[in-house]
Amino acid sequence: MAIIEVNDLVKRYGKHTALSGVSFSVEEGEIFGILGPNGAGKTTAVECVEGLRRPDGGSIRVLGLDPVGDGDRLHRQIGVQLQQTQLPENIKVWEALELYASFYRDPLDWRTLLERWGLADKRGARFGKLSGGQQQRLFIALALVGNPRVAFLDELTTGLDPQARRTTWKLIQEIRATGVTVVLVSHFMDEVEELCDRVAVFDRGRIVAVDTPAGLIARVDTEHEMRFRPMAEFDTGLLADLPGVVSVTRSGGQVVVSGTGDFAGTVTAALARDHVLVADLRMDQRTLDDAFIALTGRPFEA
Ligand SMILES: Nc1ncnc2c1ncn2[C@@H]1O[C@H](COP(=O)(O)OP(=O)(O)OP(=O)(O)O)[C@@H](O)[C@H]1O
Repeated sequence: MAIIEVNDLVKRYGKHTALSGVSFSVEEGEIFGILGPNGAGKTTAVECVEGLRRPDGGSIRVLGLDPVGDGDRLHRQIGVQLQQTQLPENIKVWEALELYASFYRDPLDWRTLLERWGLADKRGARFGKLSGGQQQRLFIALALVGNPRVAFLDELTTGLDPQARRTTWKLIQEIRATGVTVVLVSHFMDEVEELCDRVAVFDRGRIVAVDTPAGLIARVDTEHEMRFRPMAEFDTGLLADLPGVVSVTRSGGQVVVSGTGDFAGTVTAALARDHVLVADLRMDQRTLDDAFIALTGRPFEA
């Protein structure tokens, strides 16, 4: 079931059109990514969905509600991650959580959230004294304290070190496992690839694709390589005519096959059929970066 439906959304700031005809839907229980470079319109789109901005055209339904007309009812069921400037420096961690919990009918126990997000020993600390990573985790806890059906997380792991990012990803997956739908705005390709079930790729106020990360990557049909070391001599000619294979070369003890599409699957099947055992099999992976270039003609510049 679609929990968010956006159709033909238009938003202008004066003469500047920030969104021109954006449509997407988010299914209940998924982690839906909104990916795109600076200024692509991600925040504008999400803030329209949250009811924080009024669209100039199109329609939006979130949990069956109109974010502008039914804002109060909607806000009791969604959680929104704050940006850095939106909490007073002096507020204590527990005060912020208690305040946010008071906005909701059926909030979670914020003490449990403090434990989960590694902030238990910071409950009495002032917001302004927290490290960047701790502030970030507090923002996520605040987005979840209302026990929302949909959580909107924006720049989830900005300012976190690599290990903290991984931990955060794991926690987000756990949140999804409890049935919360997550909309994740991100600049980070690896984050989107790791976490999101589907992704809307934004570019210059439009959506250029909505797909699974793997589906987006599969659209990139540029040539790429696989390499392996055969355990015994074999005739590389048997690979040359397979569908998708462009070239087969030898480099030292390695065989390098380049091709397009699913040539790797075809090559491994052919090797298995001919009982050729191989070691050190490696693929050069295509990534979401490649997909972005294929979709927009430009490299992704966050
Ligand atoms: N309040 C505003 N007034 C005027 N222009 C705005 C306003 N908010 C955003 N814009 C412009 O609208 C466009 C889309 O901005 P938006 O913040 O939605 O993009 P974004 O993809 O979220 O970018 P970022 O990743 O930098 O947050 C940009 O050109 C931006 O300069």
